[in-house]
Amino acid sequence: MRASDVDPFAAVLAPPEDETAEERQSRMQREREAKQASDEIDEQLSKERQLAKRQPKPVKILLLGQSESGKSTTLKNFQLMCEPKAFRAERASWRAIVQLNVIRSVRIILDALTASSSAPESSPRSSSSSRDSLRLDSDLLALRMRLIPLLEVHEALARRLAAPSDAASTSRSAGLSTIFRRRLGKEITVNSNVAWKAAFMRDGAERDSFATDDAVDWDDPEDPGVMLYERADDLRRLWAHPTVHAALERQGIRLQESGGFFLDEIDIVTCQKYVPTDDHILRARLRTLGVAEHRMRLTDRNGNITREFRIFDVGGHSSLRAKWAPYFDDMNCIIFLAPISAFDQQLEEEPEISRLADSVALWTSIIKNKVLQDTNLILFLNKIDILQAKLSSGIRFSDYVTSYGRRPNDFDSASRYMRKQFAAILKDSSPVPRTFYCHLTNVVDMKSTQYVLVGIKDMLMQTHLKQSGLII
Ligand SMILES: Nc1nc2c(ncn2[C@@H]2O[C@H](COP(=O)(O)OP(=O)(O)OP(=O)(O)O)[C@@H](O)[C@H]2O)c(=O)[nH]1
Ligand SMILES: [Mg+2]
Repeated sequence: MRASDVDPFAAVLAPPEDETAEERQSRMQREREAKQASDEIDEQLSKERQLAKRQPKPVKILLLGQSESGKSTTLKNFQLMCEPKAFRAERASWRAIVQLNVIRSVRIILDALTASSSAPESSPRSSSSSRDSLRLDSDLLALRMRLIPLLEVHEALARRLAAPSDAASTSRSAGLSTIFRRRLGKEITVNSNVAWKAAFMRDGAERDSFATDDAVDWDDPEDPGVMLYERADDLRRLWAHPTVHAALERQGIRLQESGGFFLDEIDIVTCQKYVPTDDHILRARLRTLGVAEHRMRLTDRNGNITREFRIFDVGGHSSLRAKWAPYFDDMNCIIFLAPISAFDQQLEEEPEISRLADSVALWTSIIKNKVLQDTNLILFLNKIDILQAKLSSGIRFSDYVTSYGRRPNDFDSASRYMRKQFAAILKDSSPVPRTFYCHLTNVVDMKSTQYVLVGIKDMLMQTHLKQSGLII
């Protein structure tokens, strides 16, 4: 029995039995050429592998902190700093989020009106004169009727966020993870920062186009811009109505301090050809689900050395924190955000826990974590603008932080106190001695934030170069 009779490949691949000398020569030539091409590919791959090994490792930054602490906003500042053109090309998508934010504020107001007009006040902090149900005058009732359809638009926009058209998602974001929409505390959430953006960009629009008008599909029948434009006057009147403010106060809602508040700029955000400014994009609120990795190239102060930076933005909601730990390995730096203006608030997801206490507990657990002991830790005591406004409005810090005692109820004193407390925790709880890097920040203020981020970038590049042995 011949070998080719039992080997199925040999039978197929064997040269024909009646092959002439000429045919044999030509076949062997083809085989030599094919082998040479294959060897060249192998060599190229090997060279690329060697090169990748010699490339400096990327600098990795992890953004941590509770929900609404400002992590995604800090990431937006990084993007503005190093890829402003690409950032601005996404304005069309952020326009949709601002619109969602406006409608969300309307929903909160309508809910507060309903609650206050039907049920007696239950908040212990309300004044006794406001215990009766609020009476909604005919003007307010009419406004409510006219604004209710906006809530349906909210649902439509949310659906679109959840499932961008197949065409958009395949052409612009192939390979990206699926989007999820979850209602965490009634907020719209996505877990990918690119696929949802594609859902609001006009088909065929250049992603790196600077002209935002190009990217917005002004003829889109589902665009809520027309409805918002037509109801601009109603929105203005709603926000100016004293009963609305009374209702919000009764419910303990300070809308102006929450993320995505645009009612003070209703004329701008409802204008016919509205596109958000950088400032509006920074203030737009979209809750993060899961962990998103963003890559960018940053150059040192002298413009000589460029490094790849990878920034990881996580969701801060309590139910999402279990997803953080796998990212702790091999991180160069953690920027921890503590929103210090939240001293008088409770966690939305766990109303019995104070937001400040939660930030302190999180900070302590990050410091104690041995896996992170060699990671640079940078603390942002964030939302100082809101802290300042709160203290000036008479809200007493010592009512919520009793250890503050009789110190003055002003911004300098309260922020200094918190800085000292966070520093003391680092000193007491860190497994190894560490430097305390801390900034008082307002990350919706682009200018001051860029200043802080440039300092962090330079520091990380220096440390990175030292670790790579490139400088002494
Ligand atoms: N006024 C003011 N608003 C801020 C500041 N930092 C963040 N915000 C706003 O607060 C809201 C929440 O900020 P995000 O950056 O989305 O918070 P996050 O930490 O990413 O929240 P999650 O994604 O839920 O974990 C956004 O609307 C921001 O624009 C600040 O320093 N001052
Ligand atoms: Mg976020």
